[in-house]
Amino acid sequence: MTNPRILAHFQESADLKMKAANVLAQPIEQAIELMFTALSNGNKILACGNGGSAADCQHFAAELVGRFERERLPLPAMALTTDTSILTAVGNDYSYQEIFSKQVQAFGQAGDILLAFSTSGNSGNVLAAIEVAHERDMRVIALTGKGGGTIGKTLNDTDVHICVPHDRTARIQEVHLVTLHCICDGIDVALFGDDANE
Ligand SMILES: O=C(CO)[C@@H](O)[C@H](O)[C@H](O)[C@H](O)COP(=O)(O)O
Ligand SMILES: [Zn+2]
Repeated sequence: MTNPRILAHFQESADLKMKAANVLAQPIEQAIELMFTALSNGNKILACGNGGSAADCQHFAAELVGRFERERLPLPAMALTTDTSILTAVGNDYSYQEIFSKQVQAFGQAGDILLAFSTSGNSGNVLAAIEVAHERDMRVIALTGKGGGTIGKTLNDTDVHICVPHDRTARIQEVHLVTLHCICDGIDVALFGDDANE
């Protein structure tokens, strides 16, 4: 007899993914187009988020700088969640709220993209990073959930909002992850065409 709690996790995750596939296909396509255009113009992608989303930032950056499923040249993506000296110095000397926005200020250029993760849509340090990204004429792709929170009210009409239709952080993160792989695949299809991995 399968453990009912384990079964329930898998069932809820599977059901949400199929619902999200229909609801989010369009903003995911927009995100692919936005990223491919930015990368084609010589711009880069900066990623920020907390906890499990910080791991997603690093996962995504690794698949762009390294590879997803096809051999290609490295693509410029950086996770703003990895440099412990920057994170601890800014958190200690200024505030935890500024650990990402200071880095966006330092590294972000016009035309770059900020990939902003927040399952609640309310993490202050991600909101602060979005504010600086807008000041620096960057585009924002936000991955949220729970209705989008404050982030959903902060984005402008040139940004992309991928808001998972669920209120449970773990389930939202699981859809964020498959979304990242859709984006990686979409970028490779834009580079090589649809039959490259046949
Ligand atoms: O991964 C998990 C829960 O599954 C946690 O580590 C989660 O990422 C943390 O609680 C974050 O601080 C949540 O922040 P956010 O997604 O609401 O912006
Ligand atoms: Zn998690």
